[in-house]
Amino acid sequence: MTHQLEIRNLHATVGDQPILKGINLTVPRGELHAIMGPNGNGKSTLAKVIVGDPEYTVTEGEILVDGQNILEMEPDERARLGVFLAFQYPVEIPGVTIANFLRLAMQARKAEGEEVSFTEFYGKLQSALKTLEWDESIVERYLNAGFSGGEKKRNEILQMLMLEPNYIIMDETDSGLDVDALKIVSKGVNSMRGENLGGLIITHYQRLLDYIVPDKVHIILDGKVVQTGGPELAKKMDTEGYDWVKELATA
Ligand SMILES: Nc1ncnc2c1ncn2[C@@H]1O[C@H](COP(=O)(O)OP(=O)(O)OP(=O)(O)O)[C@@H](O)[C@H]1O
Repeated sequence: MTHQLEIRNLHATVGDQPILKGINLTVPRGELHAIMGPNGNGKSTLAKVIVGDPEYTVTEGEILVDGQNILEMEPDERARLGVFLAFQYPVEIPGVTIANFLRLAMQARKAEGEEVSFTEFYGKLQSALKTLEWDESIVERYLNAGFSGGEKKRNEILQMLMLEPNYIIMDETDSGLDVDALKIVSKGVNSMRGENLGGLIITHYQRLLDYIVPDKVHIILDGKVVQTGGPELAKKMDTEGYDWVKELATA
């Protein structure tokens, strides 16, 4: 079996408005690919369609995770396959502590009859908090309630470290982070890098990619991947903007 996230000719709409217009993309496990592109061109939509957000309708194409078409699967089944989205705007859940949330989320990924042991949970938690330079008291707080923007993003990485996904999709996880938080969040992601992890990193900024160096960079324009290159492509965007890509795409 090939371990990869494969997106083939993906078209998706919201209402009757087409947003994704034939995305083709393959991310083997072991690689992190950056997704860049101007505002409003379908990057977040792609992320949400991959995890099965019911607001979007897939009208054509396939999404294969390790060879399995996931389009008919519910979001929780996709999560069980190890697909994890770190949200651009993480939700607040007052009344549910981070500790309880993490435990439930870990349990949900287990096979039936298998329990998350306290030792497993606590061991992982200690190690994740250490990586994220976070005090243990944070997990007694309600999920994201009253969190600063940076704390919410750090909490997304905490979930990622605990759940050990096979594929991560990070949607502008760097937005709103100060430079220290950016380094910590990147350290969290880099600590997971290896042959078991694949993923997409949606970002507008080269500064994140200085810390999490991508294997490939894709530019999305009007719902399609119009350019793919190495890390140098992101640097070019940073200095030259998108005009040249738009010109190429319309030529
Ligand atoms: N739920 C929705 N309802 C209405 N329009 C939507 C919805 N989701 C996305 N769109 C529209 O689809 C287009 C693409 O949006 P999307 O959020 O995917 O862009 P993006 O490339 O991630 O932008 P940004 O860089 O600003 O985050 C936009 O015109 C947006 O208004």
